[in-house]
Amino acid sequence: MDSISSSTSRITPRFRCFDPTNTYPATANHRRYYSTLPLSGSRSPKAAATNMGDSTTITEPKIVTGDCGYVLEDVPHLSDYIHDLPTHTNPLQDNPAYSVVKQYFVNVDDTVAQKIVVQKDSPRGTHFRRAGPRQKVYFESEEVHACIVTCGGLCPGLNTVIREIVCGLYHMYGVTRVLGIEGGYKGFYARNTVPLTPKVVNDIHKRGGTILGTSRGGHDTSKIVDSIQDRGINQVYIIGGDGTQKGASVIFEEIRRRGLKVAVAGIPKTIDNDIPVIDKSFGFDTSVEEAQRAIAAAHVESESVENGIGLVKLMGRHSGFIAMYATLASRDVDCCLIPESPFYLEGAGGLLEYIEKTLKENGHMVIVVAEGAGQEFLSENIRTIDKQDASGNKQLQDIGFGISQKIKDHFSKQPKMAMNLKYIDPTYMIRAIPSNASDNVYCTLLAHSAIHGTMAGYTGFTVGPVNGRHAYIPFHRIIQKQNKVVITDRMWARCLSSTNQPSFFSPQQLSEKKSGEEVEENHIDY
Ligand SMILES: Nc1ncnc2c1ncn2[C@@H]1O[C@H](COP(=O)(O)OP(=O)(O)OP(=O)(O)O)[C@@H](O)[C@H]1O
Ligand SMILES: O=P(O)(O)OC[C@H]1O[C@](O)(CO)[C@@H](O)[C@@H]1O
Ligand SMILES: [Mg+2]
Repeated sequence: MDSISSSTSRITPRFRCFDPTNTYPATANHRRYYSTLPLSGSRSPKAAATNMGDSTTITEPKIVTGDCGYVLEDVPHLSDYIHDLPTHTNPLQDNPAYSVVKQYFVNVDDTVAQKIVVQKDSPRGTHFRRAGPRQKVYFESEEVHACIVTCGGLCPGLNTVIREIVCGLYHMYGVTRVLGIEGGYKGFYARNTVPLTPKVVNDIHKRGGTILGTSRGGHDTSKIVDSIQDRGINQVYIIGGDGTQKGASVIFEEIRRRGLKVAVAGIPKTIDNDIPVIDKSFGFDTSVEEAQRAIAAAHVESESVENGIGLVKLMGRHSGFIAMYATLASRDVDCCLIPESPFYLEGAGGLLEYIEKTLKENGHMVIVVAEGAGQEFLSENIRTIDKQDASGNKQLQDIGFGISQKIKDHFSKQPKMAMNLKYIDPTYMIRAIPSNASDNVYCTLLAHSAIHGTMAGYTGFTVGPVNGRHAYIPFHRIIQKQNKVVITDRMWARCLSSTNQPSFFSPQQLSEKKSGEEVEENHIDY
């Protein structure tokens, strides 16, 4: 016990992080880095914007280090590039709903640890600035002119986030001017805008989709920032997936380059759960829940006939989270195929052999396949090879249909074993629905955290929960890689154990996989 408490006292924080809303000076005990690469070209706002390609400035990561291996990956602040910005008292302190909260404003030094499973002597590791309201704000209520845009594919909860941004700005900060940008990024320069008030958005969380519409492609940074500037918008809320956050990052860079007092906040959206750092994305739980209905139907169908196979295709381009969680939740699934775990069809240990064995033992089976799995088996279909959507995402072939054909072909060669396959493709049904109760609450927290961040002058961040605590994460961390199922983790092992399927790896491949798998430094195996 003694040794533990003495080592605990060694890691007691003695640092004080830089926070523009912090009145305490930084101690010599920590360092603050923040710089930008040299600007080229004109600083004159519009003129420079037309020359984006030559003069894009990339903001360098803002890293603060402290004792015992503590690292804060901080987010940009408007005061980093606009000096002498006035601050104001946060109106929340006079708000009857919030003033009763004992400690409503977050401590300016609060940060959220990315790694929460630690050993006695391990370094404290990466942290992110904790989300939440600050005592001082950098916008007066009547000064704020906010806009909201939704981009990429649909996801349950989009309308809830829109609603909560509008209502949160209005009720917490007295902001009355909020514009909806219609039809995704291109809507900034090619579509109409719609004024959003608490009355307009009151019931929208009960509907699937996005009342603003969405799109892929059409990200023209200069035109978008021109539109933001021309309309006098000073807070931009951007809801979308990995592509959208990349777009938000370049919008932030261009805004900073033009020296505009405009805060940019990203709200991560993806049913694929492929955004890194955050615990999970909103709408994911709702989609997994909806997927249960398809799996249950596949189970009923397969059970009712001789050698029945129910095959369900679920979304997940590069990440098999929906398929894995839907499988784990259902317990009716005999095989789950995801893009991260290669499989093979023919021969010993292959999928077809496993299907035969399962049918002989149980008389029926359910297979769940993520849309990005097994694409290599379908590559002979040249019609869709290298086709991309408007955002540049590779268009995938229908693995559900393709694998159905392979299974049917296989059993057609075995007249003694009649097989009955039903293919269910609920793809769009699992994302075009309203969010469930817990996703609704999650969306509210995301929206409020984003609002508190922009009001406090932070910019260039994506908001999201890290180990259950909402935090502001710099764009570069969100867009540098995709979140994928780690197949050497316990969760995938749980999935394999629940289905009883083969891992499709030889012992040698498995050991190579274990030693070679690139896992994020702070990755936690659940
Ligand atoms: N590298 C990038 N730079 C600027 N804009 C981008 C970039 N990648 C994508 N975008 C823009 O972001 C928007 C959404 O991208 P995309 O269609 O890939 O969806 P997403 O946000 O990844 O969501 P999801 O894949 O979950 O449906 C599009 O308008 C696209 O033009
Ligand atoms: O058909 P769309 O609208 O381009 O979207 C399909 C893609 O969108 C996603 O749902 C992500 O939003 C992927 O799982 C899927 O591949
Ligand atoms: Mg994407």
